[in-house]
Amino acid sequence: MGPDSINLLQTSTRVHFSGLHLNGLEGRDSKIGQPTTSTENAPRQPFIIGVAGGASSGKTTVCNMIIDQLHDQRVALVNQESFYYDLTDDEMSLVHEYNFDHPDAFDTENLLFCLENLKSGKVIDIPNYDFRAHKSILPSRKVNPADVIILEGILVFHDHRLRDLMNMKIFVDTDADLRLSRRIRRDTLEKGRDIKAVLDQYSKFVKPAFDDFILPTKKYADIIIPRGGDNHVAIDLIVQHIHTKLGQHQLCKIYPNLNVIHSTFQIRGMHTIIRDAQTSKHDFIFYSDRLIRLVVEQGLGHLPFKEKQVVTPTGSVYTGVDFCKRLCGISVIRSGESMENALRACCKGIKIGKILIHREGDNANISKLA
Ligand SMILES: Nc1ncnc2c1ncn2[C@@H]1O[C@H](COP(=O)(O)OP(=O)(O)O)[C@@H](O)[C@H]1O
Ligand SMILES: Nc1ccn([C@@H]2O[C@H](COP(=O)(O)O)[C@@H](O)[C@H]2O)c(=O)n1
Repeated sequence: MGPDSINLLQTSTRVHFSGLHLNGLEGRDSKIGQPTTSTENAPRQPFIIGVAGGASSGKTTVCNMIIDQLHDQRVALVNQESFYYDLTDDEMSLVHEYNFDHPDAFDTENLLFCLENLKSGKVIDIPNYDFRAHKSILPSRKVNPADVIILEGILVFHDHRLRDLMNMKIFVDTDADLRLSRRIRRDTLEKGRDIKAVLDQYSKFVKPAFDDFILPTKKYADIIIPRGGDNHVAIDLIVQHIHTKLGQHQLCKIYPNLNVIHSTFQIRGMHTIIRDAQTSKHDFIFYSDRLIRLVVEQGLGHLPFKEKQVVTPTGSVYTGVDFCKRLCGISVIRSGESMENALRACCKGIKIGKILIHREGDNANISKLA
């Protein structure tokens, strides 16, 4: 762990305070929200999160909790286990001798190829790995580009090329006895394996590989989560951090006084409708008006106000604010006057002036007529 770590958790082996470490994260995700050429149409770089940890440490559980809390973001989950090499017939006949916990068991080149494509906004096909057959089966899984990509697996920090793609690295740190008991339960109940085979595999391959390959990658983590999915504080903080990074809109980097309205499913839904070539004129106007109303409400929220006390019907004093007086709106003629209705609806009795901006002749002189 670097000297610039922010320690927020307590475990037995390190000096932490409450549940997670942020290892110099702040300055590193510079790829996110960075202006490229310009603005709206420039594809936003996805925020890539790596989640590593021992088998059955709770990686998938943590990922699902993060995804649940990132409800208004597009998230793609990629499992390293989808990239296991298929076993040959010879390997299949000696499956109990096969080390599924060694870095060479994974097709890392294909994983890198897929991740890079996903990062650059392409739809990818991910193999569909069958743990019973020990090979991929058809059909493969299509994964669409997303704002957040989560790569989860026991050895996702092993290859530096994968690590270099990640904006945030999380290590799920769960006691070995808990990992083993969960594994026994999962492999016997869900994968139909017998307990002796599970224990043999554990002592022969799983435990040594954890010590030799997985645990040594813990040092690359920005965040170490003890107790996995039970650690709600850590997950809340991670989600907050991702929201902050994603909220840094491209345009805000260029215009620091620009306020971008926080996106919700409602807002994205309305944008989808007004962008759809099939949308009727009536619906276009209806949903544009709703969006404009949000912009007007948001804009009004930035106007000055002063404190005001009122007496409520029950006789108590409520300290609130008074909207600023003497507001007027200026409507730019020929822009469709599209914001006038929303402004009138939000500000009772507001006076609205008109301004016409027009060009005289070909010499591009602009006159304003009010
Ligand atoms: N905090 C938890 N409490 C109880 N069971 C859990 C917890 N986290 C995970 N599990 C269970 O342990 C097993 C392995 O968890 P999972 O999240 O799939 O781990 P991994 O992805 O690291 O293998 C699953 O059956 C899961 O339901
Ligand atoms: N055919 C296979 C492939 C992998 N394993 C085991 O899965 C573990 C990794 O998956 P997690 O979801 O637990 O991270 C790993 O320990 C492999 O031993 C397997 O048993 N069979």
